[in-house]
Amino acid sequence: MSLDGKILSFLRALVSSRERKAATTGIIIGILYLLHWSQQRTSAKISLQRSRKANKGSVDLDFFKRTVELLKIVVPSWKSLEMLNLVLLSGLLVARTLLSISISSVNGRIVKSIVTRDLNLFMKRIIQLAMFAIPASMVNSGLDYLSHKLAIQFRARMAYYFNQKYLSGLIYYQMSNLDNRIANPDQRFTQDIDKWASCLSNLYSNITKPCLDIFLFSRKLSDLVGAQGPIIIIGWYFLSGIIIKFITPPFGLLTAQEQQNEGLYRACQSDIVNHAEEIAFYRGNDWEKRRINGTLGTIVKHINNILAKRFFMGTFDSMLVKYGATMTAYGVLGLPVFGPNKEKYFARIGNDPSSITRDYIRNSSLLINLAKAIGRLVVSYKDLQALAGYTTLIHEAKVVLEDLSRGKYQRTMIEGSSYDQKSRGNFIIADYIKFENVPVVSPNGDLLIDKLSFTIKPGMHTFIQGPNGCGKSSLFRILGELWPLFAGTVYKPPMEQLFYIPQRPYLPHGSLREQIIYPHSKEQMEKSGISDAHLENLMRIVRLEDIIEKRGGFDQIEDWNDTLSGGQKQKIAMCRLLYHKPKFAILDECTSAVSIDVEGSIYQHYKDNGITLITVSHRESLLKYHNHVLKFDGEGGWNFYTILADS
Ligand SMILES: Nc1ncnc2c1ncn2[C@@H]1O[C@H](COP(=O)(O)OP(=O)(O)OP(=O)(O)O)[C@@H](O)[C@H]1O
Repeated sequence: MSLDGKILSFLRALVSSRERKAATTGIIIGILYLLHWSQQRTSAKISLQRSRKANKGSVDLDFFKRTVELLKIVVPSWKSLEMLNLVLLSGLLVARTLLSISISSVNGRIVKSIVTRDLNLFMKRIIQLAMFAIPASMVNSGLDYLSHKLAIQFRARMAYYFNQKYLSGLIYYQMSNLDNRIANPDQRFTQDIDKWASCLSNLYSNITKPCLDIFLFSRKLSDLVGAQGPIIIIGWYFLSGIIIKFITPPFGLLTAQEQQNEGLYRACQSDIVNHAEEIAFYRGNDWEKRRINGTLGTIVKHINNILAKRFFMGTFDSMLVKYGATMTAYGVLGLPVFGPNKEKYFARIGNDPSSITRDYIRNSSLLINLAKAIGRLVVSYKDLQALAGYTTLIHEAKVVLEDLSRGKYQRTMIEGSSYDQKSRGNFIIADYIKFENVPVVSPNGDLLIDKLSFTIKPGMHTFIQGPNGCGKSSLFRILGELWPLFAGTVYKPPMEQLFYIPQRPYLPHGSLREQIIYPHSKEQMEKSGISDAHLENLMRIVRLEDIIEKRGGFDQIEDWNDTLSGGQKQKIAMCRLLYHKPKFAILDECTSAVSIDVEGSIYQHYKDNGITLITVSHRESLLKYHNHVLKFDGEGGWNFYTILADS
């Protein structure tokens, strides 16, 4: 007995009696229930992990609303290039289906010419097939090209949109420092957008093409075998679709989780690159290994979990979509010969076996295409879930950016805090700095200093002292409008007259000149009449002129963070201050790595150039360059008083 025969007799045995039928049904229901249960267990675990984000990544009404919202960004108008490409893609999809129908007919005719042993006709049909093959190949290639082209266009539109929002005002700061909804914004704006764009453009072809194919192939097939042909095959897939929907695990959710795990793993790797020296001095490699292996372990565990689910799903997919559908398709192919209208059919073809063969080949070719189309549509549900996962991530980033641009942020506040994230204080532009009853409160509502009041007019060089963590830098975060002003009034000059130098200066990748003039461009520098000779002069003042020649001049591009010493980096930042020459300079422990004599001469130079200094330092040697002191006691108390300056 052949394998098919054995399978058939086994299946027959399964349903040969009432008891066996009941047992078989019970086993099937049991398997389905087990799968459904395992799916629910994972959903529960994940929703626990992603607290409060229960519906993340599911294909529901919210997903469609979010997609429409995001589509408006990537296809901004009917006249946009993206719309044109979508139309072109749709045109090619129609062309490809029509070509497939024609090729099916030619296939049938080729087989007929073989069965009738007609060489001339055979050659003619082969040439006919070649004529279709040329445009069909071009259309296939065109579809692939346009689908990738759309993906990059979507990605570019979305990335420009986010970059624009992220880098406007202080949103880039607030997103990581005030709001705690998104842990890795960098991943959202790079990898997640890229994946979302490819998913979206692929899905357009993966859904529209099968829909179109189903419509056109069904029409053609019902002309040839009667309406019941396409109805049977579509019915089979519809049933399979319902079963697959019932047992499919939440792949969207799992994808979103996978992306988050990947982000954490990448952050561990980049921490090692960025802080290699600090880690090396601490010999922190074992600690880093534990951390990095821990995150890698989470990724591996999660992917293994996904793979197991895919295995079960793959088995069901194959059973229903592949083998089950093949059996159903044979039933449809037998319809003309064994079906209710067989007499009519035989009368039409004149009982000619070669015509039966021709029709069989043509119909099976059409049916294979129809089955493939429906199969793709059913399977594309998984792609839809993946898209739902990315859509959730991108949409969440959009919502956070919009909230932040309206001054709203979400953060877990400390228990009992009387501050509710709303800024109620006022900023007033003046030519001096004045704090009037300003509370210094951290973004999570921790009150560091209650009602701070002082005035710094030009020439009032102020030295700020206090224990660690008392709120000295926080004061500047409020002055720089990075942190919310919960109450009181702050008078301050416009931002271009205030300049801040932190302990660890930021040195972007670029030329040596760019390190000094940051955030100005070379054009801005030249426009304000400043030359390289002037910059050289400034470098001389901070005693850093030797690196100009040693490093190959101002145009030399390097990763300055890696190649300069701690003190040299601080000197670059001090030189930057001299270039910008603001009215007020905030120097936050910015000379801790600079030798005392150089530090003193630079301070004197600043003062001689009319810059009012506001210094935070634990170095008493700097006190003599100031005439006022703002002292914090570390318990919320403060004192602002005058001292006698040396110069
Ligand atoms: N982004 C933030 N979110 C919440 N709390 C913060 C944030 N940044 C700082 N803090 C907290 O605010 C407090 C004051 O920090 P701040 O940086 O102002 O201290 P500081 O006085 O400058 O200390 P140091 O002398 O060590 O530099 C600290 O308890 C710190 O933990």
